[in-house]
Amino acid sequence: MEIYTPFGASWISFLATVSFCLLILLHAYRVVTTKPPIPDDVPWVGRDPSKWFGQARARLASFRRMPEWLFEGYQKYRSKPFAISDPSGKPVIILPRSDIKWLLDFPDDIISTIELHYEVLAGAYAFTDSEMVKEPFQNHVIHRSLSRRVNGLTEEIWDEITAAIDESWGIDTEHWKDVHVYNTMMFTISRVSNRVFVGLPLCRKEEFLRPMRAFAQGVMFVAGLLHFVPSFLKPIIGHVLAIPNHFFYYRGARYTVPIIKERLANTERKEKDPSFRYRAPNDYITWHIQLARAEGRHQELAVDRIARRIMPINFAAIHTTTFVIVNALFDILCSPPIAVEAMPESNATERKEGVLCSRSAIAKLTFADSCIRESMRVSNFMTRELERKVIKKDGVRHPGGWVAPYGAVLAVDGHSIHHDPSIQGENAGEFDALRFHRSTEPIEQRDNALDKVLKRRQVGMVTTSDSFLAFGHGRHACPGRFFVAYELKLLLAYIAMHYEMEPPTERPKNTWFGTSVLPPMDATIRVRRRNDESRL
Ligand code: HEM
Repeated sequence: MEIYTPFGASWISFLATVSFCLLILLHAYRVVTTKPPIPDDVPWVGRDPSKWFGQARARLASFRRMPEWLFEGYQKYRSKPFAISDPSGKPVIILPRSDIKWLLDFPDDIISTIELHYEVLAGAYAFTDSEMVKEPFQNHVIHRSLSRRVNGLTEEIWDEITAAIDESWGIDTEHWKDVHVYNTMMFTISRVSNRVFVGLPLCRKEEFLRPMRAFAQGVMFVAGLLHFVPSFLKPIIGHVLAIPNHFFYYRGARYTVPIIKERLANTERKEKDPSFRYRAPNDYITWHIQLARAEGRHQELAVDRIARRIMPINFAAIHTTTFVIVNALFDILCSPPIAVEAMPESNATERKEGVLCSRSAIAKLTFADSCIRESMRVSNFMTRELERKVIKKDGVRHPGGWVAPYGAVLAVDGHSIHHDPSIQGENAGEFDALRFHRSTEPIEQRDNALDKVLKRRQVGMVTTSDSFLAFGHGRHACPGRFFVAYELKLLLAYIAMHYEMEPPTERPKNTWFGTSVLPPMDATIRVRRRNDESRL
């Protein structure tokens, strides 16, 4: 007998559809009724608990109202924590600057960055292998090796900048050319980063770089969409959404796997036969192999494992650095001429020292250092910093007496701290290219070399503090920043030495999107290669 169902299909599909609808309803009910992990003593900004569906409404509003909420919370609560809704659906407790030490003093098994990344970046799916985020050996390699090895890499960095900028901005000294700043910087940064991760010639191969860039976007796509998927569907939808990321990995692995195999074989042969003439290149692959061997982490020596680890490193490096240099270029070019004049300081250094890639020559790029740090302060693309998740089962007690429960997300409002005149000084909301450089001046007049070095270090681009949080702060502060400092200072120097630039009439606007502030992605500038006579 034919049984009628509303869908004209069998009982099985009817039951499956009804169960699915019930699960969705159950999920919606849980979303509306579950109490967020925010203690009652912590006040909310941007959420009216008296309204129906207050949490869901605040979540939606958080896409566009984040800047005003951060401003309101910072003004109103200054030295007290407050809670704020988030586009991800998980509210965040924003701690005041005075709580930074308290937050950073907790060990990782009580308040964790890894667990936070695992949740926020959909670590179970987006990176193709959950181990990439759960057990981030690649971060350990970068922490241990990059800052120590970067000095030996300056010539490579300079060489790659030269090749990438000459190719993307051109070498025509006659005609002006419109260049797309975001695209050409993305091109340059992905090449320079991969010069340090995988070396030549792979770092110049677009067929390899394209999947590296696409993977980073893919991670953000999967993580962003999964925030809107009910938990019971995540294991299915998460894996489906991550399919392109697997594809990007395999596209990249076609090139990295043979290099890794050869590197492993040579390393082994050298160990067995010291007379074998082999010097491993100075890049991420070598550092990874050496550290895994030194620490007896045999599973990290699997070829596939090493190839996979190169993906999250690219994720951490490419877009972040591109955003920073795009902002820095527009901030410099669209501010009073002093900023632009500051850039060619590199010429004097270069003339004196021949090439600009010694450690001492880079240390002299103090104007460039100040310009980039100032741009990272005022135009930072991240608004929340030091995001951590409470993973102690019974939570952590705040000095204010309340308890942040298991699962609560804690963070600091870096945006407001970076724009606060009582912390940053006059015109805190404006780009002042030499703000940090000037702050070393009184000591320079006294001409005490040691004081000068110490003072410069305090305001140097890689120095984090509770008032400069663009690279985070504490033991999880970005370990890539030492490389970034070399890379971006040399890039600015190269551009200033070799190109005339016509600034846009006004600074193209950055765009708030949820908790991020994106740099201008469509803006162009006009450039012309200097001929030798016109070089400053
Ligand atoms: C201008 C570019 C960059 C910016 C603004 C930036 C910013 C950050 C920030 C804010 C954090 C979190 C710090 C914290 O929670 O306290 C971080 C972590 C990290 N960054 Fe960067 N980053 C940049 C470039 C890089 C590069 C080039 C690399 C690799 C070569 C890198 C590797 C990492 C790693 C491995 C971590 C995790 C550290 C840990 O959890 O211990 N970053 N970065």
